[in-house]
Amino acid sequence: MSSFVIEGGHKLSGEITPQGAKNEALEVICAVLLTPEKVTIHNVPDILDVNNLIQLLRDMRVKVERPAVGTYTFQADDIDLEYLQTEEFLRKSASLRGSVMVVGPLVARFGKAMIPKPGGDKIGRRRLDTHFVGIQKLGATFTYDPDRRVYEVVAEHLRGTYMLLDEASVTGTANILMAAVLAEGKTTIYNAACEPYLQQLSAMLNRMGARISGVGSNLLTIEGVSELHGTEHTILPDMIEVGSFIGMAAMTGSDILIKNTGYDKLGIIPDSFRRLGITVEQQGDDIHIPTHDSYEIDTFIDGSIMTIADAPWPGLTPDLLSVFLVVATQAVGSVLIHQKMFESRLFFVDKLIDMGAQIILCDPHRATVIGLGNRFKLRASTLVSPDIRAGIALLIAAMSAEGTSTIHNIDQIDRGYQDIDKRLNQIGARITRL
Ligand SMILES: CC(=O)N[C@H]1[C@@H](OP(=O)(O)OP(=O)(O)OC[C@H]2O[C@@H](n3ccc(=O)[nH]c3=O)[C@H](O)[C@@H]2O)O[C@H](CO)[C@@H](O)[C@@H]1O
Ligand SMILES: C=C(OP(=O)(O)O)C(=O)O
Repeated sequence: MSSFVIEGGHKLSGEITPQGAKNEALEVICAVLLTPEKVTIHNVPDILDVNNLIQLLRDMRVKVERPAVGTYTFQADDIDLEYLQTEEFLRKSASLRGSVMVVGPLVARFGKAMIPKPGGDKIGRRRLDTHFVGIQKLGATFTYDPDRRVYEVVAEHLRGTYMLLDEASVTGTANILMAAVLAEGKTTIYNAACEPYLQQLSAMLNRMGARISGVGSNLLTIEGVSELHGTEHTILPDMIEVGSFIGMAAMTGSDILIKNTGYDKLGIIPDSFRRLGITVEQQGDDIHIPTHDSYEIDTFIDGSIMTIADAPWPGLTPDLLSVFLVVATQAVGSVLIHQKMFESRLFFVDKLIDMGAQIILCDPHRATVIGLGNRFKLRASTLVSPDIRAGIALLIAAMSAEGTSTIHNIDQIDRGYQDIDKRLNQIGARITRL
């Protein structure tokens, strides 16, 4: 298992460009299974989760080519459906969360799919009910094999219907949507997730010949079609990387320019950082973070303590709360970080407390951070990355700390951040990969 050794206290300067979005890549790559024609996808990030999904598709006999860096073509004209029955398929698809989204396309096009318990971060219960119920409503049946711990999904024929999702699940909406585009008749999905990556997936499916309306809202209407065609698609910049760079710049007192951020799709992320007192300057599609000698957390209008909480889009993404939390430790003032969606994502605060941060973990979902201002530097430490976003938060903490820190289990960071050590070293960080 690799590690990072980080010499803290170095300022960053210059320009950095975010990679293509991990979570969009996982959706749109699954969508290539919906057509026998060639689909070209640009701005594909070179990260562990995405590469594992592409390999899984290759193993299913999808023809995959990489004509240029970041560009892939996929052609699913000769899928090996027998492969889905193998232990290898089950093991590989269980290793990442995104692979669950092959189910909708496979069931829609071939009438069968398998679902092992999916991987992804161990950040609390991650149920799949929304996926199951939605795809069942379209006419599929699910049979559980307790020995292999896998669900077999079968559908002779999918039929459009109305459904009200029990929660606005991101991958659940993507999965149901990809099944509904080839179902007969009209499907209406209410309480659909509507974040930018789902908007991108819907736009791509519509270019392939699907008929989805209501894109960007929580009410999607899909008129089923009998086949889909090839297309070309470009993945958005990764908003979680953009947010991580904003926080990193503020906490290390650096002046950086984040290029091509997809600003219009960042929702309330920039304003949420502004609430921590960080100057976030929009320059066209770029974001400039000037040097901060200090930053002071705002209060609510009535003077009460600021809360940064996640919510389904257009609320604040839960994937950035670990970054907000770490950045608040060096702010002036206090903030309540409320992670509503996941119940095990805040435990990494123990490590920040060891580094000298003042944090009260109120319960698994809430932590109060008492910002000490940057006059009190965090101390270097030896850390283990528990999940992808705590991992980047710990990296930011180590970059701002006095002394040399080590972070173990950095596979958890590599899962979502492309060449993060090299890219940060180019703008002044001192990170060594062991
Ligand atoms: C591969 C991928 O795209 N992963 C993302 C996706 O995961 P994923 O699609 O697995 O997450 P879901 O949207 O299904 O739900 C995430 C968690 O939030 C809870 N929940 C969800 C909706 C809701 O209205 N109320 C609620 O409490 C769920 O019970 C679950 O515990 O979306 C999550 C939520 O943005 C992100 O953290 C993940 O990075
Ligand atoms: C939780 C995340 O990923 P996954 O859903 O793949 O575990 C994430 O991207 O923050």
